[in-house]
Parts: sequence; C-alpha cells; structure tokens
Amino acid sequence: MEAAVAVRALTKVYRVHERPAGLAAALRSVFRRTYKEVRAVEDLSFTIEPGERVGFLGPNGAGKTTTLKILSGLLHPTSGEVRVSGHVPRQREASFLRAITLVMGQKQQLLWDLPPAETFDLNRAIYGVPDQAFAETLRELETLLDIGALTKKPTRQLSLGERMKCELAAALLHRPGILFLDEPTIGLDVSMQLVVREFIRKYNEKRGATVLLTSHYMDDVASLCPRVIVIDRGKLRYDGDLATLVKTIRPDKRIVLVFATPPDRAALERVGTIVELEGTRAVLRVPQSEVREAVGHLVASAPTSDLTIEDPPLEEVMRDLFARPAEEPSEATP
Ligand SMILES: Nc1ncnc2c1ncn2[C@@H]1O[C@H](COP(=O)(O)OP(=O)(O)OP(=O)(O)O)[C@@H](O)[C@H]1O
Repeated sequence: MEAAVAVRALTKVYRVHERPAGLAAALRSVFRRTYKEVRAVEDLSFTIEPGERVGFLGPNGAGKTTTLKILSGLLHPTSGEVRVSGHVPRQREASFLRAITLVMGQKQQLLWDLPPAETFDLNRAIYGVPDQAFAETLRELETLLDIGALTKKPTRQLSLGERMKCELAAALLHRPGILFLDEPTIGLDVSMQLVVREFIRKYNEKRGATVLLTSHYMDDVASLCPRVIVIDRGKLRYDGDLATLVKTIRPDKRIVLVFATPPDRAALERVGTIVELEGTRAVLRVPQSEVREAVGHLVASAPTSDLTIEDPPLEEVMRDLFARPAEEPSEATP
C-alpha cells in the first residue's frame, strides 16, 4: 500500500535578512544586504502509513510547523523528497488538495464577520463537493462536534472553543483522508480540549484518516497518538512507539494513593520518592521493577481508599529527552 506520507532527507533553510544595529549600519544595509541562514529542518526522514495517528513533538522552533507547511504544499523544500498520498505537495494539484487538510490552531480560515455556514459553503464550492455529499458530511460534522446551533451566528460572536470546532468542520467538509493538525487545541479549556481530541479520534476511526498532530498539550498526544516523531533543531530525535519512548527515557512509575488518614512521610520515603503529599493523597515515584513490592508495602502499612499506577507525565519525559545530548536518532518499530 502507498504510504500516506513519505519524507526523505528533507531539509529547509530559510534565508533571513540580518538587520544590523545602529542607524548608519542600517542605512548601509539598504545597499548591501547581509543574510543569515536558518536551518529549520535538516535531513529529516519518516514514513506514515494510512490510518495512523502520529504525534509530532519538539521544543519551540524545532521545525514542526515548517514541516507541516511543506507537507501541505505551502513551502518548497530546500532539498529532499516529500510525497503525500503519492503527490508532490508543492504542485498543489486539485486531487492533492482534496486529499489533505491543514488546521493551524493559531490561524483561522473562518470569515470573521460572516457565520461559519458561509465559509462552509465557500469551501463546498472551492473543493467542488457535490450537494448531497456536502449536506451529509455537514450533518455528520454538526452532530459529532455539536455545532448545529452555532453555524448561523457571525464567527466574531463565537467563543474560542466554539470557533475551533467550526474551524475543524470547515477543514473537513471535503472529507480529506490526511489531516495535518498544528496545535488544534491551543488556548482551549480542558473540557473543550477533550471534545476536540475525541472528535479527532472518531474522525480517524470512522474514515480511516491519517493524522499528524502537533500539540503543546502532552495529554493530546498521550491519549491520541500511539506513535510519536520527535524532532529537535530540525533533526530527528525519535520515531516510534510512545510507550517505548516513555519506558526508555523514564523507567519509573508513579503510584498515586489516597489513604484513609494522612500517612506518615517517613514510612512513604522508605518505599519511594515522594513527588506529592497533601493530606491523605500521596504520589510516589518508584523504579518500574519495584512497583509490585512497593504496592504491597503501601497497602499493608495503612488503609487506602484508592490506588493507581501511572506513567510519568509526558512533559517530564520530553524535558529529560531534550536535556540529553543528541545522539543518533532512535527508531523503534511503530
Ligand atoms: N518564515 C520564516 N523565515 C525565517 N525563519 C523562519 C520562518 N519560519 C520559521 N522560521 C524559523 O525556523 C525555525 C523552525 O520554526 P518552526 O515554526 O517550524 O518551529 P516549530 O517547531 O513549529 O516551533 P513552535 O513549537 O514554537 O511553533 C525557527 O528557528 C524559526 O525561527
């Protein structure tokens, strides 16, 4: 089967005009411009199969948005090869544009003074969606996103979360099979993040769509993406199973306990490292191999009303990964 996304040795270099300090130097630079190169993406390779949900992670300025723009055909690669559903994105063929969508949480496509329904209609015309298919998809998206009552109100009157849901609907009306989502939950409150997340999952499952998603909310990635591609300063740091990455970088677990009465700190310290202790609730960090024994001790030492075992938060895993010197990228089988 043809890969949904195939990237080989992709490099993108921006050429940026350097503006010198001081008036005289600034004037001189009008006649003789100096440029510096920003290597936003460097020798990046990965493949995504149809139907996969992949998290695209990296610190600020790592090159995620640049890569997504290249995959969507908005930017030319400096070198390397990119295929999306068999197309060369930069050619922006109609069949390519119908196959993909790019949602950028920081930018909007909805027309500000008009109701979302008008943008939906505009997209119907742009993509040439037949009337019946349009009506069906719209009904389906309105139900999934619960936006039926909103689409007739001017966009400027909608809340951020309501607008984001309408943005997603506008981006999916042509039923693309490949979704590039750049921070689709940015600025949303926790409950709206959940709504958007669940919607992405349902769309992926129902349509077998491929999803490549960036998010600064690690919960989005942890709950949606079995596989992650991690880049740092334009270069690949990791490509593979999220669970394996967590296990490799942070081979410890968290035991979250609620005791019947406030526990004894010293007794807890004998079992593991205390991450949190407030009233009757305690969070302990213990090496993975000692979890079973630790739980045995804890349960025997005092009555507990709740106990869960969790992975360390993905934020911490990422922080630890980026604190390590970059070596050869590790690649696990997705
Ligand atoms: N149009 C541009 N001209 C020059 N440099 C750019 C341009 N766009 C991005 N860059 C630079 O390229 C690098 C990668 O930026 P990019 O926006 O792709 O990163 P990102 O991983 O999406 O970051 P963030 O998480 O902060 O959104 C950064 O150093 C950025 O300053």
